[in-house]
Amino acid sequence: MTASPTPRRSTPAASSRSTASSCRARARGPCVTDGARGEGPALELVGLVKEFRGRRVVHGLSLSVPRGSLFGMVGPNGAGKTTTLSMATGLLRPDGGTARVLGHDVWADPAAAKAVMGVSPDGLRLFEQLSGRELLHYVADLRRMPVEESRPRAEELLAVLDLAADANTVVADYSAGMVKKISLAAALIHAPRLLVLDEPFEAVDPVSGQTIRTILRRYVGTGGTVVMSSHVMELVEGLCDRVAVVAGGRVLADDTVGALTAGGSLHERFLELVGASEVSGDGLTWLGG
Ligand SMILES: Nc1ncnc2c1ncn2[C@@H]1O[C@H](COP(=O)(O)OP(=O)(O)OP(=O)(O)O)[C@@H](O)[C@H]1O
Repeated sequence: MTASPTPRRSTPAASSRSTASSCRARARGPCVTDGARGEGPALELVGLVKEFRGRRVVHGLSLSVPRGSLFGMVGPNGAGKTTTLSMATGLLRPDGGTARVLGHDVWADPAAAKAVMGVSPDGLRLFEQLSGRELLHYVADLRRMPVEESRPRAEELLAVLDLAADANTVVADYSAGMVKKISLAAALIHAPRLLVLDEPFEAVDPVSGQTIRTILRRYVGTGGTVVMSSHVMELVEGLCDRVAVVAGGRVLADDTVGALTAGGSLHERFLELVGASEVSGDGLTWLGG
């Protein structure tokens, strides 16, 4: 989200100010503004299509993410997860279909949609000559958050995500896991109502991973919605309440974790749906066997 256009004054800033006192009164950590109110899904994708150089990689993909859910998206390499999440969050223009965030059309009304979501995309370059602390201040200023609100939130996020000691280090010198964490902090600082995270646990150490799980559960518990992609089936099974399996740019399954895994694990169900490829007995003999 760091590179997205500055939202209108009347959206994020106004909502931040109007809810500031209730946010301060709430438990430490990000507060979710107005998250539980309203009707309809938090994220609704209808018939999304994407082609790269004439090759279709997303084929009329539709998904509906209920408000207040922790929604996992899993799929093999090249399934179209990042492409779909990029179209869903205004980072990549679809060739067909629509994406709506809490009722706002992402492409027809991007400012309204972006005001209520936080995004940690995979591979998007951050402003890496800024320090971690400066990056959070910059993102908050872009969103026109009041300084007296954003600065303490930045410090709290840096502390909770174990980045305080590196707060003055430029992001270019961060490790891969630290980049993931500062990107998550930048997505959270304005207390969005929908969080879209592309592989948020990739390269993150186990202690920080546990912290992120706690943050996400608490965020959902206060009315927020999370959509996250991951390759770690055990993580998705333990953390998410709904999951979509995507392959070849299509949704193969979309259900509660309980219904999808009934009688087995998500790992097994995933292999059944996607089809496990095996190295035949004759393969790679040059590798020693
Ligand atoms: N900018 C691009 N130009 C051309 N092809 C692209 C581009 N971005 C993605 N693709 C192709 O689109 C398909 C879907 O890619 P995508 O990155 O969405 O998959 P993914 O499910 O996120 O994969 P992974 O799990 O490996 O991250 C792949 O075949 C990929 O090669």
